Amino acid sequence: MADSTPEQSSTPPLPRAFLDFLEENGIDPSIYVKGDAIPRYIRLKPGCENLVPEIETELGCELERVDWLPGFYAVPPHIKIASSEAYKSGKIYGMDAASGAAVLALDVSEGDHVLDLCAAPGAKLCMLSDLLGNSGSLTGVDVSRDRLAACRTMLRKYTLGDHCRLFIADGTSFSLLPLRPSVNVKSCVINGAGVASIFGEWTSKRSYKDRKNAVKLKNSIGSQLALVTSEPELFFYGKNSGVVGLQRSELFFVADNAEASNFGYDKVLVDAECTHDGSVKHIQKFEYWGWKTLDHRVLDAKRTNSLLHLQLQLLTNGFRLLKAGGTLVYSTCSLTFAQNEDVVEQFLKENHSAELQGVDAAKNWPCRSGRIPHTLRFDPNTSQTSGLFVAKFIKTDVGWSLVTCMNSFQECKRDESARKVHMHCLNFGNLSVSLLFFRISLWHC
Ligand SMILES: C[S@@+](CC[C@H](N)C(=O)[O-])C[C@H]1O[C@@H](n2cnc3c(N)ncnc32)[C@H](O)[C@@H]1O
Repeated sequence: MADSTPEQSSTPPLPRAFLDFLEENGIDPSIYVKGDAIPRYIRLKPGCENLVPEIETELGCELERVDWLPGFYAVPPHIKIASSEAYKSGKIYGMDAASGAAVLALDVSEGDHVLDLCAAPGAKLCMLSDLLGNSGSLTGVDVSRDRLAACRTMLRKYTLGDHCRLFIADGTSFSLLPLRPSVNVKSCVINGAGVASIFGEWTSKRSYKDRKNAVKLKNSIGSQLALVTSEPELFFYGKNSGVVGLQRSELFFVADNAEASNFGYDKVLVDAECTHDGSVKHIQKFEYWGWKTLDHRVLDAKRTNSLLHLQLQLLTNGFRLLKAGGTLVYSTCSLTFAQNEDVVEQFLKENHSAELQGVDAAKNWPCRSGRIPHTLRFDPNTSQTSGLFVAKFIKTDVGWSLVTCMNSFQECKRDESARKVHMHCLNFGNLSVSLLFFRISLWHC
């Protein structure tokens, strides 16, 4: 998480309603008491390792290396980093170690095309970008314009945006694939955007027409989180993001499931919106906001129900955009079963090509298993970090081919086109499955 919490800390006396909520969800209330004792974490910008003594002098404390997480250091909780020169000049990030672990669980490799579906304010996106270095591509999506603006500022501050694109969009329906140089995207006309306008280098100055449209959109949606229009808005792109030189119709090409499975992202992070109850610092903020606001922000059952629905939809769409063989990490900073294991179970029930995977590196991490084997839970007592749930999935090749074939087979029964099934199967280069379904479909149609 970005370093945006108040610098003061306290041990809040927790209200009865919140204690009941914790009990219902099997969460140990003592984590909120431990909150003041857990360290603050910083991540060093790669290449700044030799500046540790200098940063120690400036912050007035020792930077204690986190031996289970490369690039991370612990400092005492009272240390203020936001006003330091090291922070302002982009040499260090404020980021909890558990958040770093969620990013590492993705196993990003050089050249990967990565999607961060709930990207703002951007702590994980910056780490993903640092891991990719000068390779691959990074697509960040968030529904909130203001938060994504903070994300863009982060990318600029840390000079990371070169291979990155940011979209204001609803992650539950976002459908744009990475711009792989080897793939010839089909041109299509979207909302009259097919006119051959070519993207030049990014400029923060927008045309009069773009600004007018943005104002119209902002007025029509009323609130930031109410943005559910299907067309994404390109909010930023780097020189090497693949956008420069494209036509709008190529950039906004909307992928279907088969295309996503063939040419989708290698890695997808779904760091979903949640009640934030695992973040001790977030809960401590209610001391300032007033505990009354906790009722509708965390405890309100109606809001939680719609969050559960949102989390499942984000996970499902993130998985849809994943290439067969790719990896997805789902994380939340809630510790409730409902927002974590229950969402995972429902998702696995509905997605037969999804397989939960263990995180190899976690053998050395100070976390515990979730209720489902292979899932991970960080909390202040176990990990000396903020609370975080992490689940890692892969999209199995055959499973996905079969599901797509089955879907096509259903369609085939409707429109009596056996050839369609055959073509879908061939798309996957899965000849044996193709032949099998081709025979069945001929027999049925
Ligand atoms: C837990 S925060 C993400 C934190 C971020 N990954 C980071 O490391 O800084 C969840 C984000 O999800 C965004 N969000 C909520 N609903 C969304 C939706 N339907 N589509 C995309 N993003 C959404 C929120 O605006 C918020 O920025």
